[in-house]
Amino acid sequence: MSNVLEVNRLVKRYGDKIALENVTFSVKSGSCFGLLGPNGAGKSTTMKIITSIIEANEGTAAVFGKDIRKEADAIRRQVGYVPQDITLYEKLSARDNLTFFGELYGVRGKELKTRIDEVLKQVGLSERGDDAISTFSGGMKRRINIAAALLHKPKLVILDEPTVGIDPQSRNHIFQMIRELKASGVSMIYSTHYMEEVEALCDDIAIIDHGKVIVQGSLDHLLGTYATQAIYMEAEGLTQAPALPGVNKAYADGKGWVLECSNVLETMGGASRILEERGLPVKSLEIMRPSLESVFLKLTGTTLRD
Ligand SMILES: Nc1ncnc2c1ncn2[C@@H]1O[C@H](COP(=O)(O)OP(=O)(O)OP(=O)(O)O)[C@@H](O)[C@H]1O
Repeated sequence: MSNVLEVNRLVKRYGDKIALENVTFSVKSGSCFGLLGPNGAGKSTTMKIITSIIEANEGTAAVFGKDIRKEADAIRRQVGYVPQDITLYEKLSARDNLTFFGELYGVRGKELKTRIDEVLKQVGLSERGDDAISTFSGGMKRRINIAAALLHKPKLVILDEPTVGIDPQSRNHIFQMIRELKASGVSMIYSTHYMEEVEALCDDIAIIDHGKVIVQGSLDHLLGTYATQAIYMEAEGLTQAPALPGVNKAYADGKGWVLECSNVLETMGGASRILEERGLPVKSLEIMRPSLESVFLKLTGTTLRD
């Protein structure tokens, strides 16, 4: 699979502050790539460099094999960028806003009208096209913001924290739209500080913190390599975590116990035997799903700050 984006050793300084330090990653064609990191990690800065809104001090980036410094205009025609901030005219209708953005992207006339209908449908707002943006909820405005970036049928869509502060219904629409775009072959870069979004949507990810890429790879690979393995057990009268071989750490969680271990099946077996021997009524005995939260914790020593 070829890469739609190659980012190589990007450095960005704001005065004395280093916002990006040798950021390197690549995005495979047709994939949804998650850029995961806490506030201030450098996600927006990276996206703005890729879309030529700001310039890096050092390093290179190529979109569809084109150098961002030399072929910014050609790249812009193939890329849809959804900024974090909503940039719509409140008094104009959704349709008029989309007309404005479509023309900026060089789409005009009948084709633009058709595309506006299509993108309104894509973001689930066909019924609201003629209403003024001022009557929209925050989530709906964000969906129109996304629609604006799709009018010229970009092959790569870059979304900067598209779900921050929005209602669950809009969030579901955005998720659905991302899945549909992916199914149609569009590549995406999706930045967020919500781990569960990356787990739900992305194939590959880069975890970024303090301007550095800490790790990148497929979600499965990262979870398999770095996530903590654990089981959860809960039983009536189980007042202490049982001492079992292979358990690295045990702590109370709700009414039961989490046992972090190196071999979940072995620990499950041990836990099951102990409960049986003691004759304690079991409420729950399960393998915990590996999480990105534990990957982040293991690699940075901190939880994802908000
Ligand atoms: N124009 C600027 N001038 C000075 N510092 C900046 C500027 N833009 C960003 N920074 C700093 O660069 C660092 C990276 O910011 P960036 O916005 O890229 O992070 P982010 O991961 O997108 O976080 P957020 O979710 O808060 O937007 C932060 O410390 C930020 O304060």
